[in-house]
Amino acid sequence: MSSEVSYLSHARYGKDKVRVLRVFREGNWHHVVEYNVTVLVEGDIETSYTKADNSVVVATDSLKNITYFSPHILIAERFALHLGTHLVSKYSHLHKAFITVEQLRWSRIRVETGSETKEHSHSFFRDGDEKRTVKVEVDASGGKDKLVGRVSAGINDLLVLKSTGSAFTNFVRDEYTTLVEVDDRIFSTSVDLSYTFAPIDLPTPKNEDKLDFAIPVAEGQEAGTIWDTSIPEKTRKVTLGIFAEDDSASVQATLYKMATKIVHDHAGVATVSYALPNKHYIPVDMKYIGVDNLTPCVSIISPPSTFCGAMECSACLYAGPLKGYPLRGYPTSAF
Ligand SMILES: O=c1[nH]c(=O)c2[nH]c(=O)[nH]c2[nH]1
Repeated sequence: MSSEVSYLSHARYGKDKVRVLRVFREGNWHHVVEYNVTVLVEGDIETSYTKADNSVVVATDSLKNITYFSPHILIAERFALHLGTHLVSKYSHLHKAFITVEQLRWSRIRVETGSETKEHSHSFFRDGDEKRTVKVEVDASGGKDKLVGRVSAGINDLLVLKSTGSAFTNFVRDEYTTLVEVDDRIFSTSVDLSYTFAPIDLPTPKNEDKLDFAIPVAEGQEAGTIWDTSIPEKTRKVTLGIFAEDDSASVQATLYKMATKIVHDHAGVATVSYALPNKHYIPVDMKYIGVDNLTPCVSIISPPSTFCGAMECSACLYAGPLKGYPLRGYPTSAF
C-alpha cells in the first residue's frame, strides 16, 4: 500500500467508436462490413498519468490508424485477435489489448427483375438496430511469446415481441407487491446475448513489423469453436426460435432454455449470458368507459390461449369484427 493519500491503482486507455466500413469486391458482387471498434491497451503506462510522461503513450489516433490498417475484417473474431496481437507484439511496454467490435446489420436489398426478385449486387439496407458483438482480450502478461486470447461474442439490441404465450404467476406476494398475476401477457424484450470460448494460445509474430502471423483458423472451420462462422447465425436462430415457441412461465425460465441449448449445441462455447430486460406493455383498464377488457375469456385454456368469441363472454364481447380475437390486453400503455 502506498504511503501517498492517493495513488494510481490501474490504468487502461484507448480509442472508442472507431468506425470502419470495408467493401469487398468479388467482381461486380460486393460485400460490405461496418464495425464500431473500441481499442484499449494496458501496460507500463503509469507514468503518463503520474508524471505527465507521454513517451509511453501510443497516441489514440495511432490506435485508430492501426485499427483501419488491420486485415481479416470479414470475421470479427479474427479481426479483433489480429489487431490485439499486433498491438501487444509491436509495443514492448503494452501487455494487454482489449478489442470490442460491434458489427452493424447491412442486409442486401432485393429488387424486382421481371417476374422475380433478386438480391442486389451492391445495395444494402440497415436491417434494424441489432448488432453482432465480439470482445477480445489479447494477454501478453505471461510473455510476448506466450500470448493468450480470450474471446466472447454475441448479439446486442435484438428487439422482439410476442402477443401471447407468456405468463407470470406465483411470484412473491407481500406488502410491496402491486403486480397482478397474468396467465397471458405481451412479452417484449431487447435481447443481449454473450457467449465465451475457452482461452486460446495465439501465435507470436516473428517478423520485424509484427504483422506476419496466422491466427489459427486457416484449416477449415472447426465446428463449434471460435472459428465456426455459423455460430452467430445459429445462436441467433436459437434465441428467436425459443422466444417464439416457448410457453413462457417467466423471462428467467425462457432465457435459461435459450442458454442451455446454446451450450448443448456448441462444444466450444464455455459460458452463455443473456440480458432480457422486460419491455412492459401493461393493459389499460377500460372499465371506466364501459369496456371490460381485463376479464379472461371464459373458455381460456392455459396458453396458448383459445378464445370463445361469444357475445356473452365479456372478454370477447368487444372484439367486433375480429371475433375470436378479444380486446383483452388492449389497448396498452407502453413504456
Ligand atoms: O418474467 C418475469 N420475471 C420477473 O422477474 C418479473 N418481474 C416483473 O415485475 N415482471 C416479471 N416478469
